[in-house]
Amino acid sequence: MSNQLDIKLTEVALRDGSHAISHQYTVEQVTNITKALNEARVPYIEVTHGDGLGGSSLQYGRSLTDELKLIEAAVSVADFSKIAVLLLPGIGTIENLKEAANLGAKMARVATHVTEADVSKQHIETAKELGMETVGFLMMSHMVGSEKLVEQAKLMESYGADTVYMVDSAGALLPHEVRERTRALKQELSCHVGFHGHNNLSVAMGNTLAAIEEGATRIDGSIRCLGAGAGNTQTEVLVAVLEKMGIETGVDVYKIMDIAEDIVAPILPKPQEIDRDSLTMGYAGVYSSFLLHANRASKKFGVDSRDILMELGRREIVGGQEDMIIDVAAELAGKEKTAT
Ligand SMILES: CC[C@H](O)CC(=O)C(=O)O
Ligand SMILES: [Mn+2]
Repeated sequence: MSNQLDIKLTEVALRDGSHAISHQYTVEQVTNITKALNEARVPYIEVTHGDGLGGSSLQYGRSLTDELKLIEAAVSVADFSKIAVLLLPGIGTIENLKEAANLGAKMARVATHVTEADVSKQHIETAKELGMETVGFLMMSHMVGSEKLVEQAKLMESYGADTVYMVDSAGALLPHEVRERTRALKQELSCHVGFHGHNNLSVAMGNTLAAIEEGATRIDGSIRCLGAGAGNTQTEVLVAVLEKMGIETGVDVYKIMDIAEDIVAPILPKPQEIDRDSLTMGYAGVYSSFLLHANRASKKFGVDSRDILMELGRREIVGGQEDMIIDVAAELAGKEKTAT
């Protein structure tokens, strides 16, 4: 494969990883990690509450630190890397987006459920007007086939998105499915195609390589797998693998390994691994960010978290319906009580 692929990586640990640490990032952590990623020449670093701008709430989990302070801190130490923010219309507002742009965020990633791209129009258009690079982020992409995915991606492209991502939020896609969907997106879109994976079924790396082989050039990773569920495609591993394949990312391999080992690993509450709950998420097709919510509900109601996750998957519960996790756990607990 040619090394002239123009692959650009986005590091998402300071946003997607926020789910894994219950949104407890401090200014010091964000400053240290961003500074180091900037030195390693990572092109984009996403910094926001796990559920995007405005996500700090009872429903999604309160941030320890105001995300605007985290964005400001990241911008202040990044003279190479561009700071990206995530926005889910309905959670974050146009006002939130303007605040982030004023602080120096250069990329807006507008995320919708895979069948609801139409709600991203106003936000993508505003981000363009603010002079930001724009990404349309189609979450839970495993829930539709290529045809629907292409239809929704085209909408985002028509609103002005510079890139449209296939987002495997549940880590449920398999390499042949990623390959087929990416091929369809590349055939039908003129903008860049991106891929964001989760490692719940241990295939995030395989999925990412399949996407790249089919022409995806905007790729997400989380350093030390610091992302929701079992984490994302592991950034430092991806950089090394791509270098072995002769594909340039511009990221310094030794530096990114050192950040993972010396700066990120020490802040993890526990090592990121595929345990039975994250595996169940990939197996059942459940949003990775539901992991800690489901763990808490399992403890509170005394129900196996796998039963909760399997039921959420059966009901096709999507982002924004976090309250259903409690509902389902309470219902299952009630059934168990009746049965005994
Ligand atoms: C809740 C937003 C979500 O974490 C975005 C994302 O990274 C995904 O869907 O994988
Ligand atoms: Mn994610």
